[in-house]
Amino acid sequence: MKQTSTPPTLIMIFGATGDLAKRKLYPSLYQLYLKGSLEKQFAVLGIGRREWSNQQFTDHIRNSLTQASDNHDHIEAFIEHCVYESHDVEDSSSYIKLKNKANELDEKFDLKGNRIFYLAMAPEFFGTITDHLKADGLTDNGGFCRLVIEKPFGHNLPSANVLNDQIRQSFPEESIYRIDHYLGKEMVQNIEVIRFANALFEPLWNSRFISNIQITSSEVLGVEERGRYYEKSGALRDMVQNHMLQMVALLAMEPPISLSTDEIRSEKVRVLRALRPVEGEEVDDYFVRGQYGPDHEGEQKGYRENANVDSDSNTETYVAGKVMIDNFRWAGVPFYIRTGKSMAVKSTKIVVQFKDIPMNLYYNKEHSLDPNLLVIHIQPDEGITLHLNAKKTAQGIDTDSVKLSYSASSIDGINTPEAYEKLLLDCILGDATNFTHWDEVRHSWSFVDKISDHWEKTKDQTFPNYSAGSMGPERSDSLLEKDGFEWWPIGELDVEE
Ligand SMILES: NC(=O)C1=CN([C@@H]2O[C@H](COP(=O)(O)OP(=O)(O)OC[C@H]3O[C@@H](n4cnc5c(N)ncnc54)[C@H](OP(=O)(O)O)[C@@H]3O)[C@@H](O)[C@H]2O)C=CC1
Ligand SMILES: O=C1O[C@H](COP(=O)(O)O)[C@@H](O)[C@H](O)[C@H]1O
Repeated sequence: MKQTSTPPTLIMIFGATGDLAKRKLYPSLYQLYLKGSLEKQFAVLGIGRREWSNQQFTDHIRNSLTQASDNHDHIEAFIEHCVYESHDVEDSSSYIKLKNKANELDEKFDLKGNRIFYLAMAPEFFGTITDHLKADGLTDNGGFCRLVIEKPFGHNLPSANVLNDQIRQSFPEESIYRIDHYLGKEMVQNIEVIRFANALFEPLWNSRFISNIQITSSEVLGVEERGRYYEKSGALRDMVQNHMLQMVALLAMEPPISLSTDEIRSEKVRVLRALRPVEGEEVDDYFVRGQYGPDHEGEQKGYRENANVDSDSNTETYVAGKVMIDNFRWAGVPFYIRTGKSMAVKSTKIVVQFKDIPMNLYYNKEHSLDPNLLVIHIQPDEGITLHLNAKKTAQGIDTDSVKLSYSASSIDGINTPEAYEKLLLDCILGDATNFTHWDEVRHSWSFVDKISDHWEKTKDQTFPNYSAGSMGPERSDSLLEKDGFEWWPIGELDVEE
């Protein structure tokens, strides 16, 4: 069944031979093709440095789609729309060849000059590519021109500023689609709907009724082959600057006056502007860093044993933090965030903990009332659970904790699309709502830079301070304990339990 009709589009993927393109981009485009969102008028121009023939490129895509999709029936038809061009992005003389190839495809598939330039490459190339796209006339083709940029967007605020200034010379802000793939996740998109489409929650969504919010994004995988990138990044830049702060912004923003891209973005920006800055020694009161060592059984290796990682590395693979939002709605409510590699479970969950009721009528020595929780299950399970207290089904007035659950992932026939699929479709349709505006990026960097500045100055002598396969360093528990809270055990909060 046709999903959404899209305008004719040429998608030029820079980095077409890379990991991201193979694992995410081709499978997502193929899904859009299977659903009818991409029809006859589209083409993919893959660009890589290696000297591949078209045949090698299409074999590569075939391989990617065969692994990623259960439906192999339309792979050959999809591949007919894919063409490869070997091109070194640093070679200024070869952009003209690229332009000619793009024009050929425009004509062959009747693409009306519409182009998406997807930069699935290391960020140091972004500026060079955008300069050339403009200077050599690839952006001047009579249709729309959109630029999709992968993370990381800079390494800190100054470098992000330089990068932004450079790409803005060639593309206006409204044509720049900065990807944060968490914004394409079904349940991250659902945060807004849960909040703004239910009379139940919004009146309680403030410091009078919420005691704290916990956001966990834990991964089982370690850093593996990505040591070179990760040594420069660490968990703070890799996950907190973007995905974690985006979730904070969606949870904390004011209701926008409409669902337009600009209104939603400006509400998110206001939250990011209200983040309480923490710097210098103060960072240690608000943030905890960790690095995984080998597990006790010696089955999982420690971070420092990965290729391209310094044997004395000070890079954090885990971050927990208390984020305060200094505005009227959230005064005094901690947003605790934690994320890490090589942890016990792969899970992203948000736990909204409501304040205790003013007086407990049901209290007895054996049983105190549990707080109400709203749990938003982002992944791997998708859904929401509301934890309430109800009467025990027996005599007396004892209470029991019960859960009302909605599991989006267990509804027959619903297979929520991969985040990249949704984001690619949004970009083709020209909807930038789920992409990050420069103002969001810059405020996030400004918050994160103060923390990384402190960490870079002070080597953590306790590293490695958590075992692979655990839930992170003990110090992250103290972060909550000193406020009278504890991390909810996310492994025990599954939606279908
Ligand atoms: N992989 C992932 O899961 C994720 C990746 N990202 C981001 O996406 C981007 C790409 O990542 P990934 O695919 O993993 O990287 P890879 O290292 O797998 O791929 C890099 C790509 O860049 C191409 N390339 C490098 N130098 C040149 C050059 N001078 N001219 C033309 N092409 C060149 C390579 O071509 P060739 O091999 O032919 O030289 C290859 O296609 C990065 O910014 C990364 O941070 C973001 C989120 C997740
Ligand atoms: O952006 C990134 O995200 C992944 C985690 O994504 P998820 O969708 O699996 O939660 C992380 O592994 C990677 O280091 C980071 O660059």
